[in-house]
Amino acid sequence: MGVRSLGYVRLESSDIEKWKVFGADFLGLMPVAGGDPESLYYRMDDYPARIVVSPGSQSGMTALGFEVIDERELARLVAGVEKTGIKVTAGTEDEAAERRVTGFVKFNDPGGNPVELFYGAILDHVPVHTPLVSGFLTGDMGFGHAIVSAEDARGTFDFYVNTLGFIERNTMRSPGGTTWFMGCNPRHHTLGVTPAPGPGRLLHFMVEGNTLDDVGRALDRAAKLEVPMMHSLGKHTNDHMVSFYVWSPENYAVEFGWNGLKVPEPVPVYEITDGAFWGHHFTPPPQPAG
Ligand SMILES: Cc1ccc(O)c(O)c1CC[C@@H]1C(=O)CC[C@]2(C)C(=O)CC[C@@H]12
Ligand SMILES: [Fe+2]
Repeated sequence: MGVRSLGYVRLESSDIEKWKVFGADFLGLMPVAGGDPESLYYRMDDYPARIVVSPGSQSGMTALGFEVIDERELARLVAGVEKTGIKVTAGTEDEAAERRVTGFVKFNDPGGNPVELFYGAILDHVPVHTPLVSGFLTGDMGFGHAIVSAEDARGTFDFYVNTLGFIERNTMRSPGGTTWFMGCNPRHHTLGVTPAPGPGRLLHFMVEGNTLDDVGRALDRAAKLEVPMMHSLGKHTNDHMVSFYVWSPENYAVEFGWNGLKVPEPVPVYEITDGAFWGHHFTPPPQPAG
């Protein structure tokens, strides 16, 4: 069975004021109150906050939260993770309450990326309100996807497949090595691992709007709010998503997309030889991460 979806990401930012504009005014997420008055909590649907941003110097990801179906499945996966020699820590009651989940554990993947496995989301029944976006595509496909780095991308990919139950979708070769894309639900990819030196870090996460207009309007907001572009509008060759990427306040990226391919049944793996059918032209970050 394994991981079912990407449930949430937890981030740390040294510029919370900038993130307020980025999260609510650009991305169009719904700001809500949460357990920590200093942190930003953003809803996309009836799940607890999908994106949590806390003040801190790390300026990156502090957890990639994957959902599993229940407590039994969590215990089974934990046993598998421990068997690989990775140390797993149980989340405390207070930490679970702040995440609004019934139970969770944390550990670092073989590349050093902080991962949490949780079950039992505590749903919010106040209707989600995102006036800037017609809606975010979530449901059984989770909130989107993330691409992370690892020095040994192949070894880290093997861990996600063999221990956490992901399935391989496709690869892409670059001068730096091979990037591995994996799925765990109908969303084409929920996770990608790309080789890069140093401890594992977040390269980008993706949110998906329900309509092309959501992407177009997000592009307009990026221009108006002077959110820096990373990749112009383009269409991916693996999941056929139409998307663009911006630099976050911390110089990882956020992809805003629409119309990603659904893969309800496993299909043969394949290699792509370019990232985009068209578009996705790159612009470097405007300034060092702040
Ligand atoms: C190529 C591709 C297909 C689908 C996606 O959702 C997607 O984000 C990408 C690009 C992924 C990835 C990246 O984000 C950083 C630069 C990367 C690592 C490469 O050098 C190859 C793939 C690129
Ligand atoms: Fe992506």
